[in-house]
Amino acid sequence: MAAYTLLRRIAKPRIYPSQLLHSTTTRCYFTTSINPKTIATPPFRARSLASQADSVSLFNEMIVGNQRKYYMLGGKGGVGKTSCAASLAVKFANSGHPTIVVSTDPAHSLSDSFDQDLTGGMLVPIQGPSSPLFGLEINPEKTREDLRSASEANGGAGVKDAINSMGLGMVADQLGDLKLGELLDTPPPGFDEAIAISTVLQFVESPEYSKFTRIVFDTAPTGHTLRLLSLPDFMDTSIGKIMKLKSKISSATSAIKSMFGKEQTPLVDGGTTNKLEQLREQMGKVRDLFHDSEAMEFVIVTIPTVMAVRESSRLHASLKKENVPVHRVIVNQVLPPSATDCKFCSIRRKDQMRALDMIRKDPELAGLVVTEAPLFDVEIRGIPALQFMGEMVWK
Ligand SMILES: Nc1ncnc2c1ncn2[C@@H]1O[C@H](COP(=O)(O)OP(=O)(O)OP(=O)(O)O)[C@@H](O)[C@H]1O
Repeated sequence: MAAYTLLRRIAKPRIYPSQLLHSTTTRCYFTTSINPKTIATPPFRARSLASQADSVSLFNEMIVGNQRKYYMLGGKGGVGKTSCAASLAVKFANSGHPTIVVSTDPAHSLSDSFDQDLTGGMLVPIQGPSSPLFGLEINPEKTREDLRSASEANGGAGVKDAINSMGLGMVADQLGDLKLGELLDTPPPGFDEAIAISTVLQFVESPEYSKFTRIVFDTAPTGHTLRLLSLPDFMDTSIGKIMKLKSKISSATSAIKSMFGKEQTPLVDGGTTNKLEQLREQMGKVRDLFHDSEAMEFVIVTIPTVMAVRESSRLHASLKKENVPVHRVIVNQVLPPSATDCKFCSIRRKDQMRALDMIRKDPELAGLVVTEAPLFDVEIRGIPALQFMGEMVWK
């Protein structure tokens, strides 16, 4: 049975080629794109545009070893990050690696991709692959809420007013500088994602999760990732400031105590500082992971359009600057050569070929292994479809 027919049966598509691509010349038999014969020939085979390709791992090398490895997939919005991340997770699990796939994109679509409810902030078992596969859509807002409750418990603005009325305006001003509430109300870009990643790093450290050897992250679109990279330093600085002020405030608290001869509510209590210290530590761990070429790889996902290629180039430049290990770029949704007289298809494909050429010549991207993944004529949803996609993308 032709591969596409099989995929059609298992994926129960709700869209058909004629709906997917409108062709003025009609006869757009696009399903041939996933015919096994076509798959075996370029552009569907993973191929390198780079001379260093030989030294860079392809899928077989991604599954070598039982030490834990993290894969982060990122790129422009809508290019197929979730589909690629989910298909990689399925392929890891089918290759014998107990795997966790996590979405840190606030606009989660992992549940839709697996066609299973993965919401709720808990690990959910995903049925189908031969080794355990768990999915998780993280809710970073909850962690932020916990921090906020801890900071509100120490008196917040009420304490500041009280201090001010005692003539200790300077300390009150410094309290304003803490910007803790602001940090939590309007978190810096990347904050939520960093919390999500650090939450995962934390829980997978416990022995019950030691069996999971591959952790795949479906990250938020490029902009968030870039800001996330500079976030740990920002957090270090702002939390560092908070710590310094805390010691000043402690002495002010003692002064008040001696003036009134009674115990005062600490302005920044132990619970908050502990949480902040933990947060700083967690951010440090996220930063360390991003730099650890043994333990992690960032995979750029893009599509063959000028805009997406330019954004991917900027993304790689930033990742390189931060020493984040990147070896490959997945160019998703590549149109196959048209076997018909579909004008739309041939014009579009020509356009895509120009974008692929841009990748070859782009100084940032030229050194990466480039894998082309075809544009399928069905939506990639559910395990069988992800398995199918995985066979095309991860080679
Ligand atoms: N190669 C492909 N062929 C056909 N459809 C695809 C392909 N890759 C992804 N899609 C479809 O494109 C849509 C967007 O894909 P996906 O959610 O994986 O992108 P994303 O980059 O994660 O999006 P976002 O930035 O919104 O999180 C989905 O409907 C998905 O099924």
